[in-house]
Amino acid sequence: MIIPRFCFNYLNPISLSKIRSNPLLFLHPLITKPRFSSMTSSRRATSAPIPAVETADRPELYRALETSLGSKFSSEPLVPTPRPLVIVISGPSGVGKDCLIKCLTQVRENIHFVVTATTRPMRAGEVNGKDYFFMSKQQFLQMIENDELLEYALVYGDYKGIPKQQIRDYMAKGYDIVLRVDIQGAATLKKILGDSAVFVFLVAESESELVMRLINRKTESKESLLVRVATAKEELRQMKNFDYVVVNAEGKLESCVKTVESIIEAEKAKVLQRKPLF
Ligand SMILES: Nc1ncnc2c1ncn2[C@@H]1O[C@H](COP(=O)(O)OP(=O)(O)OP(=O)(O)O)[C@@H](O)[C@H]1O
Repeated sequence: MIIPRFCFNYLNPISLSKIRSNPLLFLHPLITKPRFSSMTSSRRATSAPIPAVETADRPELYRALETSLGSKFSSEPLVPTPRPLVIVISGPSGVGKDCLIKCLTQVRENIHFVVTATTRPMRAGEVNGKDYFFMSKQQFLQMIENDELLEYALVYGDYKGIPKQQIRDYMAKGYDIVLRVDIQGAATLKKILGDSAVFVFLVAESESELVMRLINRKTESKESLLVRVATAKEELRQMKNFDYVVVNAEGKLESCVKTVESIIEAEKAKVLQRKPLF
């Protein structure tokens, strides 16, 4: 039997060996009583009687408990507000990163998708400043020069980069931050952000489903399709460097969004929170 350390002072006159052979002796008043009377002397303000639980009204019982313990019960939150999170969403081209983030920002409050700066041409239906900041190569190079980008890369012939200021501004307001990057970008961000961010790898349920998604999107030339599909095969090997992997199965975007939301909730419930870099 393991005997709590705090009880050792009160074991006389019943010896430790006797308790070991008969654990019920642990309940003996000579052991338990001094323990509680010691607590009484240091903490109790008065020895006010606690009314019977069955008959007392709740406020009366509450106050009696406070009086007995000699202090008021605090209404302060027991857990501080969780820190804003940085969530990095990555995965092969065409897996559904944009769709996931769009839904996530619709269903969650206080979450900001950092709009990436890019030199690629705008696709049909895209909105400047919402989907991306579309800009010329010259403008982009100026941002690099001014050290305004957290990370940038040349992707399929076009520049893409993450503006730092947006992250600072929204984190200061208490918003969680979502970053969307390709696999190479995620590797770079891992080096910069380390464990301060949560890295989520998005996959389709199969390689063939991923290819079909890209074909159906009808945004790529046959050359671009070939490059993206070939790259995706390589990229899947990088999954091991991420914190979480989430499957975005055909027609199941909603469930994929829920999984990412659960990840966010779990991260916020961690006893040891990630230390923000910003
Ligand atoms: N769960 C899903 N089921 C079926 N189709 C989907 C699903 N999720 C996304 N899609 C479709 O797959 C295509 C690719 O999605 P999306 O553009 O979001 O991918 P992406 O990962 O952001 O691609 P890229 O990296 O090339 O920008 C889109 O046509 C989208 O409508």
